Amino acid sequence: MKIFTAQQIREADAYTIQHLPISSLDLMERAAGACTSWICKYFAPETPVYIYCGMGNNGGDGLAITRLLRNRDYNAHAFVLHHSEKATADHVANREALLQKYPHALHDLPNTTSIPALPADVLIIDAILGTGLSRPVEGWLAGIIQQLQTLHATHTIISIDLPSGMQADSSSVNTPVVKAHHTLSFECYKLAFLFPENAGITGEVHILPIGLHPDYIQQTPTPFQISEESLIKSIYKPRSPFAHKGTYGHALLIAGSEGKMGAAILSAQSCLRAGVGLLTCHVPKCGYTIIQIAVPPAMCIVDDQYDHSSGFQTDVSKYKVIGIGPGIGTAAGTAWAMERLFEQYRQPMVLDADALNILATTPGLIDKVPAGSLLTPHPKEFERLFGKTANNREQLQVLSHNAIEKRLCILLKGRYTAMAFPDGNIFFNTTGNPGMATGGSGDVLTGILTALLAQGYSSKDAMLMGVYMHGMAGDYAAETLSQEAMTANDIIDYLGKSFLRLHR
Ligand SMILES: NC(=O)C1=CN([C@@H]2O[C@H](COP(=O)(O)OP(=O)(O)OC[C@H]3O[C@@H](n4cnc5c(N)ncnc54)[C@H](O)[C@@H]3O)[C@@H](O)[C@H]2O)[C@@H](O)CC1
Ligand SMILES: [K+]
Repeated sequence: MKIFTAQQIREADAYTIQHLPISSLDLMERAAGACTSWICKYFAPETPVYIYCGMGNNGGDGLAITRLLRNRDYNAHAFVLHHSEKATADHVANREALLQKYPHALHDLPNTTSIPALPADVLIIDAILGTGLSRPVEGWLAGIIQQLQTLHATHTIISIDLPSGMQADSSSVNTPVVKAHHTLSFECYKLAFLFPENAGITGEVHILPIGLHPDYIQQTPTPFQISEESLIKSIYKPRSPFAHKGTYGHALLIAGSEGKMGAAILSAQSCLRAGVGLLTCHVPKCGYTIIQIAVPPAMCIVDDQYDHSSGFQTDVSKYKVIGIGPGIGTAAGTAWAMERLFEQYRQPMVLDADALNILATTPGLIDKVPAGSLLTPHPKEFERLFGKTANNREQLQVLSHNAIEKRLCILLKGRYTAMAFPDGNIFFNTTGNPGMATGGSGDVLTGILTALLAQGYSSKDAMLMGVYMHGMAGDYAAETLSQEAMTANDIIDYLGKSFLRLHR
């Protein structure tokens, strides 16, 4: 699913109006109808509904929703906030339609500094500002938004299209934005919904289709996309009946150190579960027996130190892919060994955890990472690698810039893990849940990505598919065991069920 900017959404509306064709008023009626149906599904007609409307088309939606709710016998009231001199044509048309049918449902709040006190059981609908926001909200309207923020604690708030005051494509940090429990957004995700800094602002996001013209959606390029199951199914390659273990690649996993052999085990087990043909683990000598017992299908070679500081003494050229990082530590010798590794091995590899920390602290080392490699930092590792950023929009720019410039596939872990590619595209993953915020979860991802590269998936496809499958396995684990009780081992256990889903 593509993510469009506010400007592109306006173009999509205009294209739909011209080519469907449909009048803009009818398109607004559709949008309001979709919101009304959603509200009626979850709230009983006895619920008093107060709808705060702005002067633009977002307010127009609010006025139309008021009328449509009244048609269904809801006790709905529209309160119009006069923040602009002039209302849009569709706002005016919906105002007149409401006045004509339900004159007592319309209330004007001109130049108000606060909204009147509300009964306790009121459902609040925020239809003040949508994609037409052109600057941060100030003055008395900012005061109203702050008042609505306070009401979040006592009342359910639903924002129409996006929480009022939120910029659709850029950061809204330190600006007044309504805090919603639900956001009913038209047709597609807005980029800002995917920023971690907005997590507490949108509440649950529900995308309501309003029939924007498919030609515009198909033809219009955008770097931002949501990675969906249909995309992953198109990437997935079923196994050939003539396959043998050599078909699916021999991977080398460089992982573990004294006290951190669990990371190596988790990566190795997930690599095997994700379909690698053959797996060799390179571990320090203290880990030899541990790996041989815990992961019988894997072969094992050892470093004669307790970390990896004597180097990776093996002919690395024979491996289809190398995954490096989980639990390796950051000893100076390990950094030295990594540098030698990049000289000897020029195929895409997977770098995670301590491998990323070594990249962050060794000047120039990141420029030696083979093109097409997969880097999987969490926000702290990302900051160590690429520096602090002022907000999530800037962070996304830094992410994409580095992916393009260094020809790497770099992700940034989060609720919607962002994945940036050398071609300039950025995808957001939607699978996964907070139960995956548990030790070892990242090691499991490293194993999956390594396995997918070994099987011949391109770097981009391996990242899209691996992150999606990792999240899906986590979702299955949480469904059965709860987010609290699930562990990284459970993510591995549910990989099988996740692959079966791709077969359908
Ligand atoms: N045909 C369409 O274009 C459709 C539009 N829809 C709705 O229309 C919305 C976009 O409508 P508009 O483009 O009219 O924009 P908005 O309704 O979001 O806001 C525009 C109004 O707000 C004012 N404004 C902007 N920034 C402000 C600020 N910081 N402080 C105070 N006032 C400010 C503008 O001067 C203008 O009066 C969407 O979010 C969606 O809700 C839907 O009805 C679907 C169809
Ligand atoms: K809104």
